[in-house]
Amino acid sequence: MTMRATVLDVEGLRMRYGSTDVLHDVTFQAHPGEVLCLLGPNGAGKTTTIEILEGFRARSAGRVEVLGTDPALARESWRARIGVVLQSWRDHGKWRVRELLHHLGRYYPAPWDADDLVAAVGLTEQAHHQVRTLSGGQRRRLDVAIGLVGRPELVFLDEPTAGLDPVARRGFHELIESLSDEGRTTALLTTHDLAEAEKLADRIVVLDRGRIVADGTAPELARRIAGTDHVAWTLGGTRFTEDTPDSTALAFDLFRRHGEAVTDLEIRRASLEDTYLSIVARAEGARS
Ligand SMILES: Nc1ncnc2c1ncn2[C@@H]1O[C@H](COP(=O)(O)OP(=O)(O)OP(=O)(O)O)[C@@H](O)[C@H]1O
Repeated sequence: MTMRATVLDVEGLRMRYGSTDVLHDVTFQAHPGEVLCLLGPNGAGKTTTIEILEGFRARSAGRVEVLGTDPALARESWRARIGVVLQSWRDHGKWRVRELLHHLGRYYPAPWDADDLVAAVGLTEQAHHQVRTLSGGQRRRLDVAIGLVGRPELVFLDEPTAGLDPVARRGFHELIESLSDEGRTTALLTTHDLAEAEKLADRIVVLDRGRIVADGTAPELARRIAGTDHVAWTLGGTRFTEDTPDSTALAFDLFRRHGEAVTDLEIRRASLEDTYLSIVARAEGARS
């Protein structure tokens, strides 16, 4: 068996604000080149987790290693290996887009070329515009560029596509996929867009009120929720529907019994949205 290096190693992480526990015993890992999506309702603890891993927030308890180092004790050389896209970035209003990326890149040993990076996030037309004149979505693209400028081994993206139009969103997905395919960049991202998580994530971790309630690939999570395929067909002029965990067997049986009399067969797999909603509903049910 080969041992894979661990980029993120979190065990028994706890966070308490005053007398309120917001993270309880959070444990997960990420490996090189993996895209890990952190999902969960508002207030679940996603940003808190990310900020602890980024070294911006001190944890209450637990073991955390990011690129082999405890972020609470990390030095500048460690920081240069990670990229950060916050929910809202500090202001660089007077800078021009390309100039800012070129300037920030100089803090890293092997930065992206500023023009290539501007093109990769779709800001070529705005390259010489001042940051304060950008639209919300253009601003978000710049945030992503700032997070990537140092060609980080690990990038944290907190709701990176909030406010992006569909074309920019697709461009972002392609960018993250190409970085992860090269195997050099590991990404931890939060999103409320379940289609995005389904598309991008190698693994999904669902956090609910500070606890991990699911961890796996999208199909693995779907399989854990029974009866998730929705099958519909027409027979003798009547429309039938059935929910089943094994739609292939059901379809086979239908054709075996009725042959070509079966028409308009439709099989809908559980989407990540179906799965996510039932995971969160179960977690809520278990608590009450
Ligand atoms: N500085 C703070 N002091 C006290 N409580 C805080 C602080 N920051 C966050 N919290 C609380 O911790 C909990 C987790 O918040 P967090 O921002 O991590 O959630 P989130 O999952 O990122 O939510 P969202 O999806 O809304 O961004 C919330 O109940 C929040 O009110």
